Amino acid sequence: MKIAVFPGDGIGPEVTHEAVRVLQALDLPGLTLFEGDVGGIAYRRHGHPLPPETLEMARAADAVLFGAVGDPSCDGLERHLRPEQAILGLRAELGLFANLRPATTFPGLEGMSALRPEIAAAIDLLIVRELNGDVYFGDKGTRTLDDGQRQGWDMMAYAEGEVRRIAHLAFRAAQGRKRRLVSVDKANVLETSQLWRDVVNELAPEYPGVTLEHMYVDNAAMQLVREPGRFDVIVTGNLFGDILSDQASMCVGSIGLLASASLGERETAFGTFGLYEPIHGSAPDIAGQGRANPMATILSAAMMLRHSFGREADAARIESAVARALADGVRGGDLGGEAGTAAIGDAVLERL
Ligand SMILES: NC(=O)c1ccc[n+]([C@@H]2O[C@H](COP(=O)([O-])OP(=O)(O)OC[C@H]3O[C@@H](n4cnc5c(N)ncnc54)[C@H](O)[C@@H]3O)[C@@H](O)[C@H]2O)c1
Ligand SMILES: CC(C)[C@H](C(=O)O)[C@@H](O)C(=O)O
Ligand SMILES: [Mg+2]
Repeated sequence: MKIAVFPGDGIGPEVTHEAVRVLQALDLPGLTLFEGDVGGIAYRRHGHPLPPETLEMARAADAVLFGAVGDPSCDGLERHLRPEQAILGLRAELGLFANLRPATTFPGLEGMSALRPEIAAAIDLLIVRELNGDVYFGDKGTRTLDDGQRQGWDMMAYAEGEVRRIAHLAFRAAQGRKRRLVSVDKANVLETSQLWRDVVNELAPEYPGVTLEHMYVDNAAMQLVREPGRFDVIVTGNLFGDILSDQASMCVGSIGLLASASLGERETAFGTFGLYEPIHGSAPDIAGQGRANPMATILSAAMMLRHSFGREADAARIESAVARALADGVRGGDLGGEAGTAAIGDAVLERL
């Protein structure tokens, strides 16, 4: 079981450290961890946010545990050298097209939601975000118009094959859950979205047991706070999925709680190769203070054991330790509590 650990910037190293402690506590057979540089730290050490040796390390591993990248001091760099290119590069180079972002309210945490507790209590949803296409990966640039103004532009595009593979995955995910799929787009305005909707509709007959609904993204943002319990699986494009998943985190209570798995087609000896990371970023405002909540990263390690190593029991063990820590009142600053990063890690370890 070879795991490449890429801590990255800001709180990334703090939260991955706790997730690694949890993995090490499980006595996993043949567990080998190796660490690589990504993001701003990699730029400073190697001149590039995703150095070739880091990419090679990812390719040689069975799974990647990723912290976060992003460093305000790098915001002035040319785009291809910015820390965020590390995660975008890994997703593209490793063909990780499916990003699973589950959001479920933990028992006892209903009162921490930005929503009323009775509304938050019903949240149990999975956002399936397409991760290799959309406006993220289209051509982009800045040009000067005839009237002398600068114009920034980004091309949004989806090929039908890209929509088909993520839609199949989302339909299958819905089959394994409550059999309800909401496809989120902006087909009333965007051609990209109209194609998305058409392709999803073409596949629907292959999944007669799944109820499919289409929803415009503006309405979806509203429904997510009005009645989040109505959602089971949401499938959407790269940009909309990025935004809706941060929103879903506050419905559950904190961005420090939401984990993610990024999967492609590569199979290893153990399961599907994947990259696992919290949905949050490097949180420069609290970095270096030992205040970050590592639960999202610890829960990402659980998703890794499930999807990349077929170790459902170990994944469930981690998830239940996190749930019990929360039920016992262990709260980071993001949840209005006092517990620091290491103390939260300890609390999870004690409950494993
Ligand atoms: N996958 C990634 O590596 C990733 C994801 C999102 C943002 N980023 C990058 O991170 C940098 C900061 O971005 P941002 O501020 O918009 O988003 P962010 O997620 O880093 O932080 C948003 C807010 O949430 C808080 N927060 C985030 N994670 C937390 C945790 N685990 N515990 C407690 N509080 C937490 C932060 O303190 C901040 O107030 C940027 O450079 C951005 O590009 C990287
Ligand atoms: C850092 C950034 C490129 C990234 C994204 O937009 O995908 C982040 O916001 C995320 O949610 O993983
Ligand atoms: Mg994001």
